[in-house]
Amino acid sequence: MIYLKNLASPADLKGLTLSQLEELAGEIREAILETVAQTGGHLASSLGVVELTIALHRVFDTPVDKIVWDVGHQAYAHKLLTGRLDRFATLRQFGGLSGFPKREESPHDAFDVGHSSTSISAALGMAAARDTLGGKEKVVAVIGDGSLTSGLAFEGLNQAGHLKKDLIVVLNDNEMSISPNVGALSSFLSRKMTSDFVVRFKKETEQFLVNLPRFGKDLLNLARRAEDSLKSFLTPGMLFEAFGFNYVGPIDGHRLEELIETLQNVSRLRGPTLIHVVTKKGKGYPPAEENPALFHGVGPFDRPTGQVLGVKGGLSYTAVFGRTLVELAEKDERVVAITAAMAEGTGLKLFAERFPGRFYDVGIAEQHAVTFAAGLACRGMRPVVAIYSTFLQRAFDNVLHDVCLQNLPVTFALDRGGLVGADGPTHHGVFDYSFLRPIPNLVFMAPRDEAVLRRAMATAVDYDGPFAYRYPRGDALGLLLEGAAEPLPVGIGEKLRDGEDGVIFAAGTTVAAAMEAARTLEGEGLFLTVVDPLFIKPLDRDLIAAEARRSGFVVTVEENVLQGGFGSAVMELLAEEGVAPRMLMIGLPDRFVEQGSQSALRALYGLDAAGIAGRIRAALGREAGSRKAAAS
Ligand SMILES: Cc1ncc(C[n+]2csc(CCOP(=O)(O)OP(=O)(O)O)c2C)c(N)n1
Ligand SMILES: CC(=O)[C@@H](O)[C@H](O)COP(=O)(O)O
Ligand SMILES: [Mg+2]
Repeated sequence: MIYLKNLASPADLKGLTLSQLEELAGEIREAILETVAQTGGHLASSLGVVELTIALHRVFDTPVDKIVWDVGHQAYAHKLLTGRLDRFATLRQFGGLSGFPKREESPHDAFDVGHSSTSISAALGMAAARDTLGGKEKVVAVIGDGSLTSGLAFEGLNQAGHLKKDLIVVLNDNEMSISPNVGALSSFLSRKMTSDFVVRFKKETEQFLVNLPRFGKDLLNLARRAEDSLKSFLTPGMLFEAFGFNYVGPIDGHRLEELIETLQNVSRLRGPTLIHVVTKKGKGYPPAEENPALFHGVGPFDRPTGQVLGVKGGLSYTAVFGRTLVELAEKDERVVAITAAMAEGTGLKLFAERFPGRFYDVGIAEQHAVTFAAGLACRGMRPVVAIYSTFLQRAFDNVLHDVCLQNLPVTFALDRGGLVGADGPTHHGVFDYSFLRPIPNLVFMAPRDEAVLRRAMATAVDYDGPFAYRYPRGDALGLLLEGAAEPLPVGIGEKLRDGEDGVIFAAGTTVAAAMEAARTLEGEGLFLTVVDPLFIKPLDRDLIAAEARRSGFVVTVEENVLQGGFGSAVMELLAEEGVAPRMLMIGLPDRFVEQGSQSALRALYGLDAAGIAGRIRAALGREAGSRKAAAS
């Protein structure tokens, strides 16, 4: 490594020749591969933008100029060029570099990201502030073709065209979201082939016209005037020009010379400009080029073979969901499945193969996914929207206004509920109990294991109203799953063990840790009842009130923020019932949880068995101590 380790700041790129920059691109790919093979991460997207990132940093001067990366999963080269080489091996680890741009990590990171399609809006805001404050900096948004499918991106384009601010949008088009990109927009962008054709056609026609006797020159002039409109009619430029943007491209995103020259030219243009750059996802690492979906977000892997390491034989909750949905859809033809560009991640690939006509990938468009489902439900279908908990945050109003207000039978399969691990605060699904619980009509289940997940799914299909269930990232418990999944009675919980010193109400997959904690405490002479309420909403009022009244000491456990979550729901219920037990609420605090492995974070926040036992021990010990003090 010659160039990368000697770069003190991106400004040093200006002193390198083209061939040195090309060597630097190789070094960056090497550094990314070396680290991501060990840490896992968003490999394919980052490899695809190495030349683009070098060109951006060669032409623009961050941190004064602002580069706003969309999603930010492609920003590893940006991190390496902006002084983070020495910490790069800590990528996505607890206490290490974030997998996404983060303002507190570097002044070169202009905006915090993780969720998609925010770049144009944020960059436009920065451009507007610059003009108000009399600044001179350039503002550049870099957005992928997948992220451009979101309505939010178009809201940004719409206002940008109206405000006419100096703003550069780089469209990184690799024809891929996580899976191949879908939708009319994607087909439109791939008209770049047509544009190549236009260039060839133009050259041949000009040759022909210029050689025509007498009228040749006049015809050539006429054709040149017509050409502009023909070209814009046939190319993706037409769309962006309609939004009030100058359109430049498509250009080859792996040719540094062309990229640098184009960016330099564009940086002198006034008004909003979109540069359409064509790249290959996974560029430079054959396994990722061949299978960009697998290497989109990959775990540790063996570099020479591309074999993903540490894959265990067990089923994940996602896989159980995917298989069970196929079973349910076989029995009920009203069942249709919807994903917002996450067919792999949500386990819906199987469904898509088995029922292609009943599967919808709507692109990165969570709000649309929910309202589209509402429409399907209005006409008698049973849509299942499989969505990561964190991404449903975007569609809150659609859930409330379009589904629940009309009491429509839409099911929300909330994957990645709870702590997700290395993606960190942008992706932990730790708010859904709090934001879904207040919505009238919604039934919300939190299965404790894969067997209950299957029963939750069967219950949802039968239920005539909105229904949500949430399950975590990672392996299920490995239970034997036999026979058809049977529906459960709505709002009825289950007592799993009995004891007189207190009761633990544990939500979802925290039940396993609560049971283990109860077993540990039993060995110490403390006997706890454990109740799985099964439903976050409606809660099993009779069971919860009776157990709380009986024991006088209530513990709630949840992998959700405490604010407005499951523990709060239990507390509200007990207040309504006039029961006032001593309460210990275990959950996540009122701050964003950092990145780290799920097990490390659970231990840190006291959500594993040892943590739960420790908190109960301390609470009961203190109580025993204070009772003694009162008695003496
Ligand atoms: C709101 C939201 N929905 C879904 C995702 C998950 N996601 C992350 S990257 C990605 C694909 C992005 O495609 P594109 O913008 O074309 O970038 P590429 O990966 O091709 O570089 C998706 C669906 C997300 N981060 N945010
Ligand atoms: C960047 C992004 O939003 C996705 O790629 C996400 O990181 C996927 O998470 P999983 O690995 O849990 O599917
Ligand atoms: Mg893409």
